[in-house]
Amino acid sequence: MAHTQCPIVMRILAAGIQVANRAGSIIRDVMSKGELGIVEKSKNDLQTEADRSSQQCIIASLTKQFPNIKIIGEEGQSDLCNIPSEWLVMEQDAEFLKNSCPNKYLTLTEEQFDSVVVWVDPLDGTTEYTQGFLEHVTVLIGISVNEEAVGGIIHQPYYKNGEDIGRTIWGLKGLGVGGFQPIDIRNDGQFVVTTTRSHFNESVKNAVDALKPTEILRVGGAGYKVLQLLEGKAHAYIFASPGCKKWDTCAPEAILEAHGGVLTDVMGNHYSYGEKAIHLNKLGVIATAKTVDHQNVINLIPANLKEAMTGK
Ligand SMILES: Nc1ncnc2c1ncn2[C@@H]1O[C@H](COP(=O)(O)O)[C@@H](O)[C@H]1OP(=O)(O)O
Ligand SMILES: [Mg+2]
Ligand SMILES: [Mg+2]
Ligand SMILES: [Mg+2]
Repeated sequence: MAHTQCPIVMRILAAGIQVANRAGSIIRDVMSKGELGIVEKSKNDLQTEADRSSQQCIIASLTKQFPNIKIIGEEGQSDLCNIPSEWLVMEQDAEFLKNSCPNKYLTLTEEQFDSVVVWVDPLDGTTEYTQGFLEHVTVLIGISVNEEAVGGIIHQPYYKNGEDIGRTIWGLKGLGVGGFQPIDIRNDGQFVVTTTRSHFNESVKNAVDALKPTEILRVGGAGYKVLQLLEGKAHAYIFASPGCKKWDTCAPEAILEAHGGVLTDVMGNHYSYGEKAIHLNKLGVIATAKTVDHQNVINLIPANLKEAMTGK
């Protein structure tokens, strides 16, 4: 069904939910066949057949449904001519479309479509995927409007729920979150920090230590770490280093903030997600759960570390 009467932001999210599910099954198929086709894009930066195929599926499907929308994927330009027909997803999630569109996005007309950018990370947590930490793997589809991350999808292809595998979480600022049950972590003297397991360095360590955490969860992927915040497992996500890109943070930021959390750089500023945005999140990622004072966490990040990162 085309649902052309619904506002564009709602339609992109509804299409994204369906296509992320399909991408997740492609990721599982590649793993079960066992031929990962690993390419080292640069040091500490891998790509597999699952990243490539998932990206083709997502970009081809969304391009077909939304030919006027700018879509930017991690794995660059994909050959969309020869993709299997079963990778083309044209459905939009009917359940999601039962929600009312926040007023803010009701008036986005066809002429304003150049203010909308879709950021696609076809497989977040590639290192963990190749090492068998499959629960850390996610598919991320984020939507920005006027440079702000407003909506997103985090799909976990290996999430187990009884007999079912996979789950899809969505969020839209002004509407809220869905696809899971958020849990708000308590402030009871504990302070749990989640951080990188595969891109750890001195700068990340100094920032984490400055928060005096009572526990450190080292897990893979920006999507999975934001899920730790949304499900009450960690108070803050700390990555005081360049490395993450706009496709890593657009969807997680939008979903986290749709639930009342915050995601910024180490200075406490939001990134811009416009079409011309620099891909690298040069000033790192600091995210906090709804119940945590974000500015307080920013204030605790050492000044010398901030100076080293900003060059000021
Ligand atoms: N130095 C880096 N080089 C490439 N990608 C990085 C780097 N640091 C972080 N990322 C991306 O950000 C995600 C979160 O990082 P981390 O798990 O280290 O906290 C990674 O899974 C990776 O996304 P991807 O797996 O999609 O390439
Ligand atoms: Mg990558
Ligand atoms: Mg990523
Ligand atoms: Mg990726």
